[in-house]
This record gives sequence, C-alpha cells and structure tokens, in this order.
Amino acid sequence: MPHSDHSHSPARDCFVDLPSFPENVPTAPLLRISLEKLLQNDVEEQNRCWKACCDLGFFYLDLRTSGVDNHAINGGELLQDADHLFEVMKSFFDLDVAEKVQYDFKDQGSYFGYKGYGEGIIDAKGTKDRNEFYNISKDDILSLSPTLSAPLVLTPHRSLFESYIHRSHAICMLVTSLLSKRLPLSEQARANGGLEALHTLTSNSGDQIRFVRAPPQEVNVKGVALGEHTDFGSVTVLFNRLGGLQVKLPSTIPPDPPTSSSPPPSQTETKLCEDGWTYVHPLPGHCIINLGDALVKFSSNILRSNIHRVVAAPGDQGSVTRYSLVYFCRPEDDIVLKALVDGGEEEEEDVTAKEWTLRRALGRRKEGGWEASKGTETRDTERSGGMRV
Ligand SMILES: O=C(O)CCC(=O)C(=O)O
Ligand SMILES: [Fe+2]
Repeated sequence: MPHSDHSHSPARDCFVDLPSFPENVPTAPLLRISLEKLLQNDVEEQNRCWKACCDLGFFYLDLRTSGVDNHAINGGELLQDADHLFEVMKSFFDLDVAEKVQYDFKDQGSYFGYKGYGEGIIDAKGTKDRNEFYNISKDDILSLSPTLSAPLVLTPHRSLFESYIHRSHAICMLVTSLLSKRLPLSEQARANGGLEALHTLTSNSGDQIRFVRAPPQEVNVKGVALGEHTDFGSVTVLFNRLGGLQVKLPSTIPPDPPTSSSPPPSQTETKLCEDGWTYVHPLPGHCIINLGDALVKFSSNILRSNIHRVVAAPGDQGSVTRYSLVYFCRPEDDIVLKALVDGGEEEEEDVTAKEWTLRRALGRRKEGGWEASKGTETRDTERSGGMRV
C-alpha cells in the first residue's frame, strides 16, 4: 500500500502573497488526517492517524471542519488564531535586536523568551544556527507561574496566546487519547488515566508557544537554519507557510518524487536531499503534527519521534523571510520519562520531563552542548534500519 494517499490540488495548496512551493524537489509523503473525521470517531481515520504516529511520527492535520467542532476543539478558530499570531510575531521580530535581547533569559537557566540569530548551535562542531526564536511559556500565560517580562508589542496579546494554547493543547489531547487507547499500556498506567492524565493543562509543564523567523540565505551559502533534532515533548503542532522543514525519512518510506524536472533543483537543494532528507510541503488549512521523545519513551519505541531540521526554503521561496509558529505540548514537569507499556525497555536513568527539556533546550545554546542536547535519535537510526518494537 503506498504510504502517501494525498492528491495534489495546486489551487488549494498555495498560500496567498507567497511564492509557491517548487515542483522540482522530492517531498515527504505525510498522511493527511482529517480533524473532522477524527471528531466523528471515524475508525478508518483513527487507524491512519495511529499508523502515521508509528511509521513516521509526522502527519498533516486538516483543520477545515464543517461544524463538527466541539467546545474545546475548533479547527477553524485555531487557524484564525494562527493567522493572527503570524502578524503578531512579525511585529515582535521587527523590533531592534537591542530590545529583543533584553528578553533572552538563558543566563537565568530558562529557555523561555528570546534566542537571537546565531545564538544556538546546529551540530557537534558548534556551527551557529540561522534563525531567531521567541518562546512563550504556557504556565506564564495561564498564570500558573510568575509573569516573565515581555515586550510591549506582545503584552496586549495575552488573551490570543491563551486561546491558541487552549486550542492547540486540545488538539494534542485528541491525538494523545487516540494513542493512549491503542498502546498496550500497563494496567497501572491505564488505571492512572493513561497518557492524557500526564498532560493536564492546569499543571506546571514546559508547554510553550514558539515563534521562529529565518531570513533568506545567500544563494550559494543556503544551508541549515535549525539543526537536526527530535522534539523533546509529547506532541507538536506546527504552522509554516514556506518550505524549508525537512524530515529524514527512514529507508522504508520513499519520498514523493518531484512533479516536474524542469528547471532542475539547484546543487544546494540536491545536496540537501541526500541521506533521506526530504522537504515537507506546507499546506494551507492544515497544521503539521509531530510526536516528540516523551511519547517514544512512554511507548517504549512503539511511537516515533522523527529527526527533522529547517534549511533554506527551496526555489523562489528562498528569497522570502520564513516564519513559523509552533506549540509544544510536554508532559507535566514532575513526570518521569519511562515506559508505561507492559514489558517496556528500561531507561538508563530516571529523568523528569522538566530536567529533560532543560537539558535538551539549553544544550543547544552553548558551545560543546551538542551531546547533552541529544534525544532519542539513536533509537530512530536503529529503527530506520527496520527495527520495530
Ligand atoms: O520551522 C519549522 O518548520 C520547524 C521548527 C521546529 O522543528 C522546531 O522549532 O522544533
Ligand atoms: Fe522541531
């Protein structure tokens, strides 16, 4: 059965006012899962979603619903919040660097707030990244922790952040509850409420909104903006509009071939598609969902947290500034990241979600921190060789 089952409809697949995604590069065959069908408890769609979570850990979620939304989950309103946040993040990134750096809290041991351009590393050699971040803490916005200082352009938008957190978290819980039902959780883990009970919105956690900006790169330099990584948490909701996100496909999943061979892709783009690296084609009306390391650990490798990175956007898209909006849903701070399934693999050490996130996030902020910032990628490499637990 082909992994990819989506049909391309060019008119629907373009974002207005942005160059279109080129047809001459291979793309990742992410399944398109319909939120509407999941909300209708469509078993076939649940099966596809489960399969995507085990095979690749990445899928598109079509948020365009026609009225089946419930109080917590509303695809159309989440899309509206995301549109609004793209505008808000531009106003933040447009501030002077001198102002933005006032909100870099790294020296206080926090990964919330601003990370300047080149202030993170993308590999073991210490190569600098090519993007800026601004991380907003869920606990701060929901008043579960002290309020961090924030620039004036952002403070009027706290209620938008709150709405976006609620709506994204609800999507993450929909996915988590589907996975919780299908995993062979131990009796104890199930009696304790399954995976959902580890992600209560009102408990302290490292959940965060992230704004990302990457400027166009020089044509002959075009390289990696955000180094290869797996996400640390449980479920990630991602909105991007320009290409540049790449996943490293396991050998069992071939990329979708380019739909046109002329003009040929640039040498840099061809090089960026070596070793299984493949572009993800952003789709309007959809978010991209991917799973993080916490779910790999809870499921003892049944679920997949795939390696990904961000490179310069391909084709004409490379001349435009790239923005993306992310929501990271993570287990509550005190939860120990260990197998919750019967007969699961033992972890080498007991690490709580809070320790894990701090170690991984801050590791990428310092030279020589690469090793400490690593996640479950090694298991990923073993699995891409065909190993399945
Ligand atoms: O910008 C993107 O498309 C992906 C960003 C990402 O992977 C991350 O922030 O963890
Ligand atoms: Fe990521």
